[in-house]
Amino acid sequence: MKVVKFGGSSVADANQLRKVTEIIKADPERKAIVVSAPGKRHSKDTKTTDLLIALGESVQINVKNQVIYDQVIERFASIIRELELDHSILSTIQERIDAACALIKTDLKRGMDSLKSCGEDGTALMLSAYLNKRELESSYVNPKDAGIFVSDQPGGALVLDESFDQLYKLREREGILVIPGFFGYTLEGDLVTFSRGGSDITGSIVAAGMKVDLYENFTDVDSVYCVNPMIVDQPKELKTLTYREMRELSYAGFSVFHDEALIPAFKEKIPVCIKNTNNPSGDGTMIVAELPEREGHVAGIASDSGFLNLYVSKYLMNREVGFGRKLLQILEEEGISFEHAPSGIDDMSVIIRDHQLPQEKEECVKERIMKELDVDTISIERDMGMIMIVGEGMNEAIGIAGKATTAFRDAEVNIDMINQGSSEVSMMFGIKAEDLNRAVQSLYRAFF
Ligand SMILES: Nc1ncnc2c1ncn2[C@@H]1O[C@H](COP(=O)(O)OP(=O)(O)O)[C@@H](O)[C@H]1O
Ligand SMILES: N[C@@H](CC(=O)OP(=O)(O)O)C(=O)O
Repeated sequence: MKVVKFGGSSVADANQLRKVTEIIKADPERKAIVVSAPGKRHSKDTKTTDLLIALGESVQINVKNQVIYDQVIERFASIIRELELDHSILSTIQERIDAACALIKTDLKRGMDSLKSCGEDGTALMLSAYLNKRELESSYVNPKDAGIFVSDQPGGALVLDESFDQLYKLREREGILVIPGFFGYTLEGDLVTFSRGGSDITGSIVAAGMKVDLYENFTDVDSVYCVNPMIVDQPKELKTLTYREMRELSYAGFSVFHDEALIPAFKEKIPVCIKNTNNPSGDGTMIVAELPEREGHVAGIASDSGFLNLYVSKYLMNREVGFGRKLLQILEEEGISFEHAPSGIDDMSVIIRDHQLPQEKEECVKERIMKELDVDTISIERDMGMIMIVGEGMNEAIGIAGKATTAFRDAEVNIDMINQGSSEVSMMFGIKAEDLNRAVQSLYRAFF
């Protein structure tokens, strides 16, 4: 038995949904289908989820944007028209969108999450209807009915353990089950979404709960590549990766699979296969528990921008018990989460995602650190990028750091910070965001 997730690009229009149907038809083991909201049809297009968010933001300030509203409705209407589905599906989708817009006025967070969920919900309604039309017995299964229970963290829900036993029962249901991705319900019955890209998480939760043999994740690339294909042209394909490697790479910038989606599948040891909806006969990439035989020690190189470095120095910091804790506690009290915190004898850096510490909060945080920790210097450097070199085999390999620093030198990129992950599965480099692509290209040449 398999759980299959189709991403936004795979359900972007009627033609893509036809391909999805052929893929489902080709393998009777494909029992539960998790779908995203219609994604980009071409590079300049806008994802339905982004349209819904923009619509919600306009409702918030009491000027509902009719143009965006019409665009959202037309995304669904065009698919319904082309697939010759019953018009009542469009009415259902529209009613849900209207109800979510109304909820925004009384409860902003719940309303926004409800509105965001309309994209995946609409796709699931349309796909299950189309499968039935093509004589593949199927039903739409709402996440509440499936048993996807989550924490009450709007826009960032986490799955609750209660879900898994419920989900196991889905095995007994007749026909193909079409489940909208990206959201679940609190135990009190409120709809809450996962973080962006969260349909991958739904797929993994359903796969773990149903204890299936394989979780297939269909997207728009033939495989996971060792670097982002937008940065290096036709990079090397990865046939196999471990859960740990994929989690590190996803976290550090491989947007092809959500980093939180690895955990449920990993706990149940369910292999994940990333495949291409536009080329379903390709092998794709397998994500498994055991380290595969591979040439070289590095599996992949991920990169991401949007970081800042909060740097503090204080003479004899090494003698001051609790300095690090106090610094991180100030950040905690200000609601700021951090990514890494490398330290030296008399100084410490805290790497933070830009949006966690907006400009307007900067002075207040600096002042607190100055006053409460009596530091000698404090500075915040924005526009930083991070590069993560990942590979399970790296812990026993000699010379990886040397090879990497040579690649940075060859690209004439200055390294601001180096951090060898404690797991020894990864090595991280902090550089200026503007140098990211040049550095990744040079590292690719050095390692692959
Ligand atoms: N290392 C990588 N390997 C493959 N794709 C990657 C990688 N890094 C980033 N990507 C990007 O991820 C995209 C697929 O993810 P996403 O857009 O979320 O797909 P979906 O619409 O299926 O959810 C690819 O088109 C590719 O540009
Ligand atoms: N539609 C949601 C969830 C998702 O997983 O989408 P996609 O499969 O297109 O990455 C988003 O855009 O965040």
